[in-house]
Amino acid sequence: MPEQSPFDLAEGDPFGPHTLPYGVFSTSDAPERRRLGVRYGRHVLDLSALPSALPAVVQPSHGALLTAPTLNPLLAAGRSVWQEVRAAVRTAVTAPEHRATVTPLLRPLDEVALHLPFEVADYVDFYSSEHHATNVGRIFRPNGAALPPNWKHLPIGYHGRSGTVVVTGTPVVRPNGQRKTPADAAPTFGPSARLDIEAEVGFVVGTPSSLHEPVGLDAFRNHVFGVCLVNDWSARDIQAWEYMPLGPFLGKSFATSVSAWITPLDAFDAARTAPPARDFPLLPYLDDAEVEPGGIDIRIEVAVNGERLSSPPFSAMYWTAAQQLAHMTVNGASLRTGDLFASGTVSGPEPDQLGCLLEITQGKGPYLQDGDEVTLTAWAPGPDGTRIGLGEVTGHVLPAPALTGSPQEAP
Ligand SMILES: O=C(O)/C=C/C(=O)CC(=O)CC(=O)O
Ligand SMILES: [Ca+2]
Ligand SMILES: [Mg+2]
Repeated sequence: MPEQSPFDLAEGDPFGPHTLPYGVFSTSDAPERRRLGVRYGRHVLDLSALPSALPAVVQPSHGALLTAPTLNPLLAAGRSVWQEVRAAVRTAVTAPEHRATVTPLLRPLDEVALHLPFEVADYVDFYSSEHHATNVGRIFRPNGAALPPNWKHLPIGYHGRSGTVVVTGTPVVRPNGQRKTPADAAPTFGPSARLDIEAEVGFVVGTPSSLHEPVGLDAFRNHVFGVCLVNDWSARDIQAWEYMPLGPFLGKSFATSVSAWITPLDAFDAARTAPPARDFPLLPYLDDAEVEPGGIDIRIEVAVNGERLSSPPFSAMYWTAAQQLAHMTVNGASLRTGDLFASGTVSGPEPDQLGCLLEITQGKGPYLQDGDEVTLTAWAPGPDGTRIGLGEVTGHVLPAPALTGSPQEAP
């Protein structure tokens, strides 16, 4: 059988010319040399080689952005550059006259190592699925209202730990910590017995903003470069004991996994959809009735050890990413290149649309076992019946570090 050309994509391949997500890769002959790449089908286009290979297609001023070892310089370059580079990449992979030149720049995906594609600046996690928030409220606070009184007036969030954001494939070590159930007389210290996942969609900030200058809903596209998949690993026993009154802390900060591919926001134009009807009038800075539809029809699939567990629909999110960004900056807080903000757990109304084990098992478990492997995948509808793939985010669970030394001996 003749070897298949990297340009001949399988029917329905979600990594066609409408997707073109960015990542960072290295090869075994030069493992230290990190390079930018764009996924095309089952191959990675070596972007670092593109400026010299196709000088007529790549603008000279973009050379330094494409030969950097992370996406950050490209992220910082701003929307018009993002559009120019994307157009150049699309020409490189689709124009027949460039095939001979581009072929040696395409590496089979299974021959490269993928790395965290950008330096994560600040990390924020929201709580924007009404279905998730209602379900979790009932489990964590059975005697109170499921949704707090502020929930439909602002997108609730918290600032997380950017230094522990890891790329897909990185093992996740079960955290040790302090926990106490209502039945316990005193807290104990040890490995989390309720390790969970949270299926989320992440947004990567490119263009920074100035201190004291809120980013309005209509400026969303000028600041957000692209979209990734996120698994916000959560230790429910540690979380449930520690979180009142300041919110998630050590129950979440040990690891957050992201996909290796950042898909440009423009790839989701055909998947834009109106968010659910609002139950209360919103303050002007959050009122999105007159702006472009802020929802995105991304369909996530959660699998544990290769078995499909659920299919959370991102289109059901109450708060949109544009509203989250507007809220995050309305107090004058500035954005930095590489900021990551995640949607919050994505859950839909149906039993097979829940984004975490806490909800799926109604708080009873079982949770993750050592050795379990969790994989999130997702796609969105693209133009003309095509699919936009988001890559995957995978991680397997390693046992907690042995308890030695003093913490567990605390009074
Ligand atoms: O309702 C709570 O007390 C906590 C909920 C969470 O787990 C916080 C979180 O990470 C938000 C989310 O992913 O939706
Ligand atoms: Ca979360
Ligand atoms: Mg986390």
